[in-house]
Amino acid sequence: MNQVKNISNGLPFLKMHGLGNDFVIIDARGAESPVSQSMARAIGERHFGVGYDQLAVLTDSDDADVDVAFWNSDGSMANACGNASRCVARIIMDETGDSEIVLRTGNGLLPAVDAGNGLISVNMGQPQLTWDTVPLSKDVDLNALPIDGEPGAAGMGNPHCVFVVDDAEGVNLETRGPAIEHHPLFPERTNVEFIEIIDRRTIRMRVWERGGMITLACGSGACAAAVVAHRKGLTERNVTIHLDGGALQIDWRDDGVWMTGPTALVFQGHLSPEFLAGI
Ligand SMILES: N[C@@H](CCC[C@H](N)C(=O)O)C(=O)O
Repeated sequence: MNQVKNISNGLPFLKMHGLGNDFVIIDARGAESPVSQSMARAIGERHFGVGYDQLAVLTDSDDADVDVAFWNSDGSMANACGNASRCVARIIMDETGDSEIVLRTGNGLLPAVDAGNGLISVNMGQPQLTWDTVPLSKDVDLNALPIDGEPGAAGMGNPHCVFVVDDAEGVNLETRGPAIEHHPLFPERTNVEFIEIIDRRTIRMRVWERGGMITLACGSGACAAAVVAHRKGLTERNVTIHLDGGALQIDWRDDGVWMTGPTALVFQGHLSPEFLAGI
């Protein structure tokens, strides 16, 4: 019997990461997603649960290799998660032997390819570049929002607010991140990126993610940063972005924003019946 159909016996999961952006992945194909908001929060608890930046739940798809739903550890959901998309793509590629697959996410169909040398590329789609699609609460210039520091905004299926700063290391993410995440200009809250332009093909970035956390990397955030930096005239369309957990290649092509980077499988585990019964 598929163990996800009967979780009173426990629930298997994978722990993976992409550049230290860490994930619990539950494979619910062949069953309904067993994950509720309270379960997402409990699994995400780093002391009393497993701990993750995002939870990805795989279910059967009508038109792709797999459907994926993403949860943040505060129990909110996100339509996009770039680093977890690479991890899920790797699972499907390892399983099928295919080097090109398609994921269905809340941001639509995302093609992914094996880029060799342990790297996976995912086409994260075209950015949302109108105020109502990011979304913002009013019509303002997306390249210079009316917020101190004049950040730019872009949607990658999820909202991003990108500040260009002189010194990314010097930014106090813990105070600036939540203040912008909850700024009234962002009706669905926002992810917050601070980028330092090293040269026209290189960016240093640190991130505060919607959901209330500093993470070592954010794939959709790196895509949004590349889009905003290019639209401000600071960089080319193809850049290397250095995050706290490592580097991503971002290439804004005619068919969408491609993100290339590594994935890592850390361990396989089993949520115990006792843990699940306590949720
Ligand atoms: N780590 C992610 C982004 C996850 C979702 C984000 N916190 C949100 O709520 O939009 C990535 O790699 O893209």
